[in-house]
Amino acid sequence: MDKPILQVALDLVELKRAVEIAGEALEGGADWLEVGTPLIKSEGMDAIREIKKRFRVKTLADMKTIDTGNVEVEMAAKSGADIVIILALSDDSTIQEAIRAAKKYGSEIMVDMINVPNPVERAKELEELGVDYINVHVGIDQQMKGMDPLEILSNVANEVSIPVAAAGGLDAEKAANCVSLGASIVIVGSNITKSRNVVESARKVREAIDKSWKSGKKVELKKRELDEEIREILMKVSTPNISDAMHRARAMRDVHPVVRGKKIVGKAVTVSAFDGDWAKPVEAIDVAGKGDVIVIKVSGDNAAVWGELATRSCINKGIEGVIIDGAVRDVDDIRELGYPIFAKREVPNAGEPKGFGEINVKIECGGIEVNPGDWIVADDNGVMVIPKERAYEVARRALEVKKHEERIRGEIEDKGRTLAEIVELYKWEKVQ
Ligand SMILES: O=C(CO)[C@H](O)[C@H](O)COP(=O)(O)O
Repeated sequence: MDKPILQVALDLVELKRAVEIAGEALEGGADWLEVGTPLIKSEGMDAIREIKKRFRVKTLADMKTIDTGNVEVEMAAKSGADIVIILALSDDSTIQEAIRAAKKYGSEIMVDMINVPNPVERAKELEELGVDYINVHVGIDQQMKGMDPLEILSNVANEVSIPVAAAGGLDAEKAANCVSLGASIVIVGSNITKSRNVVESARKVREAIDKSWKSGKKVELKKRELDEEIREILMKVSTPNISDAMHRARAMRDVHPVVRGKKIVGKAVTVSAFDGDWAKPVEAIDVAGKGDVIVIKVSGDNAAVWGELATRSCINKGIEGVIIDGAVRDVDDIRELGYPIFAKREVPNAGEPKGFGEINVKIECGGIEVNPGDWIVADDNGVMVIPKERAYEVARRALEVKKHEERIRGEIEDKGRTLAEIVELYKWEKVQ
């Protein structure tokens, strides 16, 4: 196999920024530039013309065509696209029309295998039809659910003789693994275009894929423990990132950090308790495991259901933290211990351990529903609840939010721009 191709996907909506980032990506070692679908939808064929005119490198148009193959391929090819990306899910007649149009204008066809149920069989059919490249691609929304292209890549690459590309959440390590599994083109978008230093990020991918290509070694895929991956990602993001990733989801109300400067990530052990009755909250310490978060909904906040001794017990067990929609006491000792507790009120008095209430039931804490096993992330901004069935997706989306903000922060700090300028607020105000 020749030296692997690094194709950078410009999945932005602002053409000015896309041009800037394209130049930086090429400086870092990118070979091809892909005008991403969002950019095409936002700027049309001008985006392809601009990128091709400016950089004169192999330029792709990610049209994601699924119908009228000839019309869409013709417009992209005439605008400068050397390769037009269409969807493998298209009808064969669309694929054939696209190939005819591409040949007419000296362009080539790459088919995106996104959402194809039987990728190996379909790849062989497409090769038969005459497409030029196969792109084993896991879409951004699929990545958020934990899918990645590595799993199907080697099967496809072993079955076709045309060049195979890989795309979908690739970073330097995954891109290198794709090369070792048979990809001759790696397509990288957000891990380069949303990074604060595009040149550096592109260079990292470049070095990683070249090293993998030279070594010729095939990588063994290891499945990571999902909870471990979720925790690792959530430790990198803030509660505002999570709120944005959940479409401005609400944080718990009236629950505040007793100890500032702390951040906790863990799965919920829930407790429903009565005002002042600290039996079930304390018994929950024996139910919770290392890394869990105890989340307590109390019927009132006149008397404390938590204090210093319960806190010391949590420290012994390695419990991540405690959230109390109710009252806590001994806050001076808790601050001394530096243990992350978030509560509604601080009072001097406790109640009696009568034992009313339940552990690991659905509760409403701070106005937000919490089920046992939901992920809790809390920091000085507040407390977010992530339903366990969406945890990986939300964690990945929150990481994308963080990466996007890091890029914008870089432009504000390094280029002295304003937020409104960078995100073109004036252009994207909702049309009334
Ligand atoms: O086609 C795309 C999404 O539909 C992207 O261009 C592709 O997934 C590469 O971007 P990323 O590396 O951010 O996944």
